[in-house]
Amino acid sequence: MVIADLLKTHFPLQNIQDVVELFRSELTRDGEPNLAILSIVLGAIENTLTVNRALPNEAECERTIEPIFPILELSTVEALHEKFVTLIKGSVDLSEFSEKFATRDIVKRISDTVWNTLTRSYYKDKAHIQSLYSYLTGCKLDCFGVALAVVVACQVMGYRDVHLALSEDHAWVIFGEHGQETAEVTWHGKGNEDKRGQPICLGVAEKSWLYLNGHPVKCSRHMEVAAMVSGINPSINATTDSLEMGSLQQELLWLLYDLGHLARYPMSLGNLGDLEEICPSPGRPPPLALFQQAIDVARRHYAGAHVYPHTYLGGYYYRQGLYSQALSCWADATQTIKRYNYTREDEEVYKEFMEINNELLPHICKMAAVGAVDGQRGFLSDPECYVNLLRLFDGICGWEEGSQTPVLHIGWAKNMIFCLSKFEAGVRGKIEVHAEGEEEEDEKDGSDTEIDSKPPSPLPPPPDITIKAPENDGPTPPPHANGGADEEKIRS
Ligand SMILES: CC1(C)CN=C(N2CCN(c3ncnc4sc(CC(F)F)cc34)CC2)S1
Repeated sequence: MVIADLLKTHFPLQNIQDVVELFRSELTRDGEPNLAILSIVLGAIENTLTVNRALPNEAECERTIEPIFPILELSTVEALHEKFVTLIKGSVDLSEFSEKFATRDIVKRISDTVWNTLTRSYYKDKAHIQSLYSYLTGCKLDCFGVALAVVVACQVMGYRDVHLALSEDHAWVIFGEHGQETAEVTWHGKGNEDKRGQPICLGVAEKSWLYLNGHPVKCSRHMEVAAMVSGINPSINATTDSLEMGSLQQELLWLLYDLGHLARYPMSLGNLGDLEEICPSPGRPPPLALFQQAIDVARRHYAGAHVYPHTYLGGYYYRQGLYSQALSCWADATQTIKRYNYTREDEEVYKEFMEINNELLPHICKMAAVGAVDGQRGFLSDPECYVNLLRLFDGICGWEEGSQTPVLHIGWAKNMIFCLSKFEAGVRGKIEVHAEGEEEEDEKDGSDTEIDSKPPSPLPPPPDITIKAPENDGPTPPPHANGGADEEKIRS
């Protein structure tokens, strides 16, 4: 599979704009964008800008720092591309691969080829091992990277039906004449036997967050480009990001946005919102618009089955100090997770809710109680906030109901009680709890606030509980927990 001449005209790549123009050309050309080339290019640049990067010390900061954007030659990219094509075509008997559409056997064979060329053992959560560059130069890929490599390999083999399917913490492939087949091609999490080659059965998918109840993001080739751009990791270390890499990711996401390829991809809209919060682009929609667009897309195209659009927006509001709004988003998030049964493969979203329930919420309530939260005066006397706090806890409890694995432990309960007890007694009298399907009462005089009476499963009658403020002063607030985004990072 030769590299098209059109593509070659963009090399050598010397700056961000050159890369953006290469991507624009590939995304607007006839036929499919060359996923292998684009992944190699992103991986090569990321490697130069983030891996083993010597950072200037204080003194050096005074001097101008020489430009470090790598000059990426066509020959480098061509050699790696050739290596990939040879490896893939060399590992499968071409005569068997004559059908127009992929079969489970072919997908499994290609997954085996990628799988068997990986380094025997390496740290799977390492950064910067998501691209074909990492695969071809270091034989390392993370969970997402393996799935992407399989899809890229299928493109090299000429299968236009094999596409990436993405949940909020897993990736697999769809294939067949109508894209009706599914297959695991990578592993998930720690200590879980990989299920490569197996289909994702509806029985497994329907109550599991990991498979989004059958509503994953099903990528086109252009959305597969969006996935690799979203997968860019600008981190140099735990506290510093590469300014150039972050800027390249942001530029490429706006290019994909303008071409419409983020329109069915909530998490990439969330990624772009996070980048815009750090470094706003003049003339572009604000972060809030992007986070709200992501929620809207998830509601309209994925049956509201996605959790992260709500936690993206909740984290943003939290960082902006808009705690009532953050609480409302987090309640929407738990009302979403409530539909699923918790399994041990759901750790990532469990950690999200653990941070919200056990760190962020107690911190907000503690601050509000000492009146330190001026913008949120009244938080603890606002019935809307109290309703959302109850919706949030209802969602978490609903998540546990019907699950094989418990969600809550005493730490959760203590924090829930701590937060509930911070609210003023009077606020409890201003709300009404309606169970699912209960006859709507006559229009109220507007003084009461109603809990969302449309949860998917009927609300059990509220138990008689007495709420006591804990003896101690409650949990110590988190240092800078911030709703899922990384600690304040330096961009160099
Ligand atoms: C609100 C949050 C805690 C902030 N970041 C979040 N991310 C969630 C995961 N992210 C993603 N962003 C774009 N696409 C994908 S596909 C995927 C699953 C993987 F196995 F393929 C993850 C993911 C980006 C970062 S959720």
